[in-house]
Amino acid sequence: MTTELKNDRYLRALAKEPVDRTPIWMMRQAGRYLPEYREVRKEAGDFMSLCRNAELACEVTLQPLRRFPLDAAILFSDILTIPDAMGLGLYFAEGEGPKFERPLRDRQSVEAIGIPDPEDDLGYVMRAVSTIRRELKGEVPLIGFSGSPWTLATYMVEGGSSKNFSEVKKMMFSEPQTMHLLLEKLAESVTSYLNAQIANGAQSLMIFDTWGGVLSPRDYQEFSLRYMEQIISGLTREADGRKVPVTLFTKNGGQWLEFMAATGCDALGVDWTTNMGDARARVGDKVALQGNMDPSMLYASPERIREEVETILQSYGTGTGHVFNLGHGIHPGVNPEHAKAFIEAVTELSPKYHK
Ligand SMILES: Cc1c2[nH]c(c1CCC(=O)O)Cc1[nH]c(c(CCC(=O)O)c1C)Cc1[nH]c(c(CCC(=O)O)c1C)Cc1[nH]c(c(C)c1CCC(=O)O)C2
Repeated sequence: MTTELKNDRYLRALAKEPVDRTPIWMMRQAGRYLPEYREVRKEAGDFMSLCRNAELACEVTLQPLRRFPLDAAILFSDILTIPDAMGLGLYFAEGEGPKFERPLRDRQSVEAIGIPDPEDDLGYVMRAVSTIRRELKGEVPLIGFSGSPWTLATYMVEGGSSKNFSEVKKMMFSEPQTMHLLLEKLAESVTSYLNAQIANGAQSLMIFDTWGGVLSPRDYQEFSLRYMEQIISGLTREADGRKVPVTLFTKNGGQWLEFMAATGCDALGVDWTTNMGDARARVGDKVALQGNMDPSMLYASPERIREEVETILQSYGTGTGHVFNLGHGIHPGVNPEHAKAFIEAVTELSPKYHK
């Protein structure tokens, strides 16, 4: 396995080491906005078949890197692989997003689920990780990922995506011990899953807490943050003689950055509802920051996108510790030329902030 990286700007920025320009990657950079992705997806059939095929998962991971000068690759998979391996029966209904055949609604069903073995039950993810790492040939680092226990629990109890989270909150408030049992099992599963991704070649990790921001401040600490902290303390933090940085992203978590920074993570993902400069002032030298352009800005003209990139660079200010990204995943309807304009704006405008 190649351990020497040709481009380590992303890892350097996360370690707060000097860089020549701000590194960039995009959440959901492999996906439906790319015609070449839609082509492979059609060939694979459904989305999970694509995830289960290491060669095709590798192919779609590399697609955005062939088009754009990105500084990191992210494993092509999904956060819902763990609940699927727990036996909930994941499927994707066309145009409706993820669904589970057997959602968890009571103590009994939570007690019945086990901890998946990452090399066996989730072996297809590990094969994708090692295939991608090999095929990257040391060009850029590979990011592995998982959902946070709370975010996974929302899908598992709701049975899919949700608008008001009434089922999962019903369990949280009426049977808190059942919810904690579920979160405990998920934290254990996520820890071994992420450690297996590192063992198979992931060089950096991201934890997606997409739905932590729907909780009250107190419940966020008790039901989401605490379990992410537990995961971080159980992770292998070095591979190939290099630190494996962990980025924590709670969407709509701007008000909790100080608490998030105290979990032992290396970086925080920030969405566009928080000002980058304010975020930096609040976390100080504790962690690096990733973000934070509104993904919908990619519907604007390339000129307007460029202007927004400059605003965000200026807001973060000079020096290292910033990884440019969108504040959430790129939308399927975005014109790839606009994504290109966005990435080029970051590569062209950022060097002056690193002199
Ligand atoms: C909440 C969540 C999920 N999955 C994920 C999250 C956390 C990040 C976030 O908040 O967006 C994480 C995820 N999902 C996917 C990746 C791949 C890596 C990347 O390029 O970033 C990553 C990192 C591929 C995907 N995961 C999914 C797709 C679309 C599948 C398709 O091709 O039809 C992709 C490319 C499916 C998925 N998976 C999930 C949903 C809600 C959906 C449907 C949304 C949609 O249809 O756009 C759950």
